[in-house]
Amino acid sequence: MGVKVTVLASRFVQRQMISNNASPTADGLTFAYFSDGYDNGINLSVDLNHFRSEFKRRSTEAMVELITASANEGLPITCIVYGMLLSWAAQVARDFDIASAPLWVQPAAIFDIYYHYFNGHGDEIRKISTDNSSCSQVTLPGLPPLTRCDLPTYMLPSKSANPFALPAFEEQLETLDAESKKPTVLVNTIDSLEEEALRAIDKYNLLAIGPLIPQALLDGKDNSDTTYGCDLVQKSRIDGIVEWLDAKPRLSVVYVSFGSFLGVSDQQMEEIARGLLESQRPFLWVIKDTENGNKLSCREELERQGMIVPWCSQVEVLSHPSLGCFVTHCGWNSSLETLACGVLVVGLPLFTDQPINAKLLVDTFKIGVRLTVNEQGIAERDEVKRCIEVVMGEGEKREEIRRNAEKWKELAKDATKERGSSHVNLKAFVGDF
Ligand SMILES: O=c1ccn([C@@H]2O[C@H](COP(=O)(O)OP(=O)(O)O[C@H]3O[C@H](CO)[C@@H](O)[C@H](O)[C@H]3O)[C@@H](O)[C@H]2O)c(=O)[nH]1
Repeated sequence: MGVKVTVLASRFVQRQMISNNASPTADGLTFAYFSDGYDNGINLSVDLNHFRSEFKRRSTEAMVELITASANEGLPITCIVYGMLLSWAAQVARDFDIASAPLWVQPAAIFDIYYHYFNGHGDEIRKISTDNSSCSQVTLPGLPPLTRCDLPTYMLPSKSANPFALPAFEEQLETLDAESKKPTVLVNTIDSLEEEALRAIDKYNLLAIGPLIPQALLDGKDNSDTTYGCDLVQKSRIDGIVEWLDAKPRLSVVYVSFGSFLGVSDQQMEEIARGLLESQRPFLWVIKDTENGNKLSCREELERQGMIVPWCSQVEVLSHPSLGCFVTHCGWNSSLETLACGVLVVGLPLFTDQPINAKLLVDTFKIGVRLTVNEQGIAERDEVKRCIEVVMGEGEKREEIRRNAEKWKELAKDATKERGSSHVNLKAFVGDF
């Protein structure tokens, strides 16, 4: 499209990129960095209020500097695309009379739920959020009926609720409402996946530009091209994984991973381990260094049947022909990646948007099953084995799920091609300023 893009990120991100030898070099892409005061990253002991206020103050200063420097160089910035809930960036954009749009990296359905929470449906949502009977539902425009278990966990009155999420979303909405013309929200989704949810709010233009996955990977081409992106968590190309997958039969491997920052409890990990052993299928399991993988009582047995790694190049794994299913927490990136690779899912949603993502994957897109948990919130070993069998074993249910997965895979691939829906949407957005 010929646009020039500068990514403004924290020094911590820069450090991660350097330590992972990642230096994206795509044409027109440059990086600028600022210190948010936490150059080594944050952990659970950090005062989050202080972190947020420092991040806001210092990123604002960095944006102002960048905008001023770019204008002085004769390359004025014409639009700011800012991360989800970092709404102060829109204020900076307005001060300089520059267009802006947030990039929403969860499904449009989640944006809608938060929106309705602050626009006429708060009482209904609060009512079901405290209702433990599973049959009470709330019906919101453009969305399927939702029970308590489907709501973003930040709306539940639990101790682990994030105190920043709802206020930050409210601030995001107020920021959009202060725009002089109909605001655009860029969404990492696809028109065909979330048609109704994308149109459910008249006053905003929710524009689907996903899946935000490199086209080369969607096309099943070589993954060695690193010009487009970089590893932020840790180096993802670990020796031996692809070779191990290459040696397995087509559609035979169970892939298990729960995203980049949280993990499952020790008890849940043990149940998954036992379920995998009982399934007797080869598996690749990402157990992060922050998880207690060494506490597993059957680690040796597991390593005879499958492969355990601290991290991997997930899209490369999902697009490998030997992959059969993905036991996932249903983070939205993992959900889109699995859709785009045509892989079947066994969902074990943990928090925030994951419950509704699981609902979309299982009930709407129909590409898998969801693990049922006991009263302590644990999916037991028999249930793990049962669900793996549904998607990996023989049977009509599995065939139907596989047909659906193939359909979404094609639609995801088409969306980002030249003249595909996401490509057209992004072009229209860029053409607007
Ligand atoms: O070994 C691994 C494991 C993961 N990934 C990648 O890490 C990302 C994980 O993203 P996601 O599936 O969205 O999970 P989280 O990292 O847990 O993401 C957080 O942010 C998402 C976007 O807001 C939310 O949808 C999730 O619920 C929230 O947990 C994906 O791109 C994976 O490809 C790897 O590359 N290698």
